[in-house]
Amino acid sequence: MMEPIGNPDSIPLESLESVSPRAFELSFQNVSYCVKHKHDRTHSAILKNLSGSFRSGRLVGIMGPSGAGKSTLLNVLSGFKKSNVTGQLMVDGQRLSERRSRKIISYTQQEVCLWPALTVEESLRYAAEFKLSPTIDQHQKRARVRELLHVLGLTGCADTLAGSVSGGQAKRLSIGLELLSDPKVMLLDEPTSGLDTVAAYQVLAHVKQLAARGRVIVCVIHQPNSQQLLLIDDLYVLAKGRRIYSGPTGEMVTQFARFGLDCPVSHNPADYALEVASLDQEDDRLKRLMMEEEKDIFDYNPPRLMVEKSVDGSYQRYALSTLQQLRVLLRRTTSCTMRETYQFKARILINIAIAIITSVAFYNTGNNADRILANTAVLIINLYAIFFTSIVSAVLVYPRESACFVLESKNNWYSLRAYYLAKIVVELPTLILSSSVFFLIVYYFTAQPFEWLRIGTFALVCLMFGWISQMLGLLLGSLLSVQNSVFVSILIMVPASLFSGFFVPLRDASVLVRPLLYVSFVRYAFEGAVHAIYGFDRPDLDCPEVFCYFRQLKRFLQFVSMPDLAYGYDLLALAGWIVLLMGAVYLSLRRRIKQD
Ligand SMILES: Nc1ncnc2c1ncn2[C@@H]1O[C@H](COP(=O)(O)OP(=O)(O)OP(=O)(O)O)[C@@H](O)[C@H]1O
Repeated sequence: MMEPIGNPDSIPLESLESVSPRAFELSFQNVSYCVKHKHDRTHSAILKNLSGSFRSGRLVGIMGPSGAGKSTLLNVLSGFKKSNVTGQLMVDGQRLSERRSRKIISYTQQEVCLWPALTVEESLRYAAEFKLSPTIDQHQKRARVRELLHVLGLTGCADTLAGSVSGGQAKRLSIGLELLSDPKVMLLDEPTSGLDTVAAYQVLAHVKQLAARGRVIVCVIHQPNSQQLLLIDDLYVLAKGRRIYSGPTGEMVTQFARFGLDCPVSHNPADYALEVASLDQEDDRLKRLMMEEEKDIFDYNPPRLMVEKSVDGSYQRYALSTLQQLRVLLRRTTSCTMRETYQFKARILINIAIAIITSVAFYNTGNNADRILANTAVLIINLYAIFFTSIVSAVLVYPRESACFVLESKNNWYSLRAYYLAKIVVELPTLILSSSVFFLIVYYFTAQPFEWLRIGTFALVCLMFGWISQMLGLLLGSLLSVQNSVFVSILIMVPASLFSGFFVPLRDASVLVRPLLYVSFVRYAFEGAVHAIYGFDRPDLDCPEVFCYFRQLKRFLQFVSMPDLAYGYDLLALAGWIVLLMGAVYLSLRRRIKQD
């Protein structure tokens, strides 16, 4: 059941205010956006030469039938969509730079992106930490969070996990997260969807108050009822990517009537606007209406009211320094990891289960010269277990997490650098713990030599290999959907395993396969593991039979084409892969922030 929403009239808005009440105007001119269809290489125009201006202090509603281009327009104005976009975005007639537009414009998308392991209140608190100046003390930050909880009607579910709240509550929470930073321009994509009419009215009323205090607030709104419509100062109506009305709400019906589109007295003007926007594009009245709107667009001359600086004030993008961002990110990620223990526990349990099965199958093979090939298989199984548990947990979780990161980063919560550092710091202990559990069990029960040098060198190879797998998982998770990442990880691992040097040793490899062996990170990990166990002048193995060819380990190392002194090179190659993949993850996240 929807809980009662706080009365916006009673909200002490002053404390949420910091913007200058000086008026400004956000305008856009000749904005077009087209998409390229990959299958037939044709283009479709989604937004067609749109212009308009939104004044501070007014609540603007963007309306239009489904598919008219409302969300696309917000994506373009927010800078979330950049490619194939033409046109200009201006504040007070001055072009906005990308950096400045990010600073002053916040965008709340239709899909909410929340951290499911944090409670509603914690989500707002972390947002306050990221977005409010560090000079504001904790007491004030908490007071703001409480105000917002009240404003958005979330007090009753303040302690509920964000992953468990209703759709409407999640929507309100995501608006609250952006409201905290007090942006000068707020673009809200369907802020009332998922709310009942009373709650929708109250949210709009609140948003209107925020606008009245000197902001531009633009909401995509589907079908406002007549009461909600009274709250909207200006309407911008779209039909198939073209503007059919832009101006005060109260004048829309008169404008339509001038073109023979008379709104019946009993009709809600918003419903009628949708009817008009849904008319056949060949309808003569609609054509004339559009021509009239577009005539205005071409005559449009943005007024030069004030310089841009009066709106922007400061160009600092983030409220916190990188170090401060890192600290908050670490706290948040640690809280989430400690609560979302299912994935971690599953990873540890799977490692233990595979370790026990492997130990039973290869019990005591470690010092037996007759079973040296079986023992070598233990080493490769060890690597596969680390690979699959690391990569699968990354690809399952990361697409969702990276989507939240992209949204928060685009809305200036923190920098990629801080996020990336925090991610690495948090991932490492998980990796060390889960990999160690596996290799210690297997190492002990398969009777590998109990020498610190060998344990250390073997552990180092396992960890470096685990880190490569983890980075590969993050890379796939940041580029692809969960489904595709799983398929692609299998596609990578099968050939990488084939060319590990175990199934096809270097000496038997054909000219075609040889280059693959040189680049396969599995081969370097396998080779490093073999050296850790059998290298470093290990004495001869036990031989339970009359004769064991591989009793002398030099013979075995020659047989598997592994020169004795190669451990250092193996580490170097693994380190190279780590650097490469870490760079690739960083670039892929950067690309995602920059792309649409
Ligand atoms: N990347 C894209 N590739 C192909 N078509 C696209 C792309 N982005 C948007 N479109 C198309 O552009 C049109 C406008 O989409 P948009 O999401 O802006 O509509 P909308 O008015 O917000 O609709 P709704 O109210 O249903 O959310 C739709 O027909 C959509 O299919």
